Amino acid sequence: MTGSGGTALKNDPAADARPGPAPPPALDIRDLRKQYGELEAIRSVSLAVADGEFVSLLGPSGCGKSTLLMIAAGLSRASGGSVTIGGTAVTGPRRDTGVVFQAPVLLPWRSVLDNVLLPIEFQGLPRATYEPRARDLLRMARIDAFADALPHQLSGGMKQRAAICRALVHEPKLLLMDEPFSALDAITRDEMGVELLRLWQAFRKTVVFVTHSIREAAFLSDRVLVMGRRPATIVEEVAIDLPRPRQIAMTEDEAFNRHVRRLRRAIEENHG
Ligand SMILES: Nc1ncnc2c1ncn2[C@@H]1O[C@H](COP(=O)(O)OP(=O)(O)OP(=O)(O)O)[C@@H](O)[C@H]1O
Repeated sequence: MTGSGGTALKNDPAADARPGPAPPPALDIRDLRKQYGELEAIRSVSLAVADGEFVSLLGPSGCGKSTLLMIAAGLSRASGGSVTIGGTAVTGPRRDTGVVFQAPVLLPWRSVLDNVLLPIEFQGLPRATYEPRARDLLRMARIDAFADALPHQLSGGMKQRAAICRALVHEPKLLLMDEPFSALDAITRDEMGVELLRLWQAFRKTVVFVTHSIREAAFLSDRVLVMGRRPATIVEEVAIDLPRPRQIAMTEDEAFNRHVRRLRRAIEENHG
């Protein structure tokens, strides 16, 4: 907790109540703009994600969600505005960020464990320090039995779990996920959502999750930001106050479906 007054003098009763400086948001995007030549992909998007929060960006195909995420990941340059992570400007890929893409992109000739350890190699970190963590992550993702297997021996869902482990191995504070489950069948997709929440609750990372699935956004998130048609803007913000931990059975509940209806309305009103 910030501002708890750990160094306060005993005879200053007001000190404990005084708020300390607020910590910078995990991700802070201000007036972000992106042009691809003549095409205006993003027009003035601003958003802030708090430490430990799970936020989804929801919008139909082509509205600019991936563009926004890739700029936050330092993999694409903005045309204007600012992006900061934990208070420092994003100027390129960063150690404190992990990215999961739509396709798991595992190197086919490397074992699952060696794929998970790729960021450690790229960043010149000591393998011996991180290998136990990689194995822990594989265990948590329930694919530890496949540590020495090659990617082609894994199902689609297992490959995506390995990609999530890889994005977490170097202990990033912020996890950026670009439609990570969209290539999976509906049943596996639901299971992966539950798995992701389990990992998230264990590590309490900040997650920004891009999706075009209304149900997925409602199930996973603390907050959903609905994006309008291109050029991207945020047209609505919906807090999802459903209890955690969340289970698939909750998607039958009226409270869940109320959120789904509200998000669907926001999409329909802004995309016609
Ligand atoms: N490298 C690029 N060069 C030119 N135009 C691009 C480029 N990348 C994306 N675009 C355009 O920018 C717009 C937004 O694309 P983006 O991929 O961000 O949307 P999206 O909402 O993530 O879509 P999807 O859900 O289909 O991935 C689209 O019109 C797309 O054609």
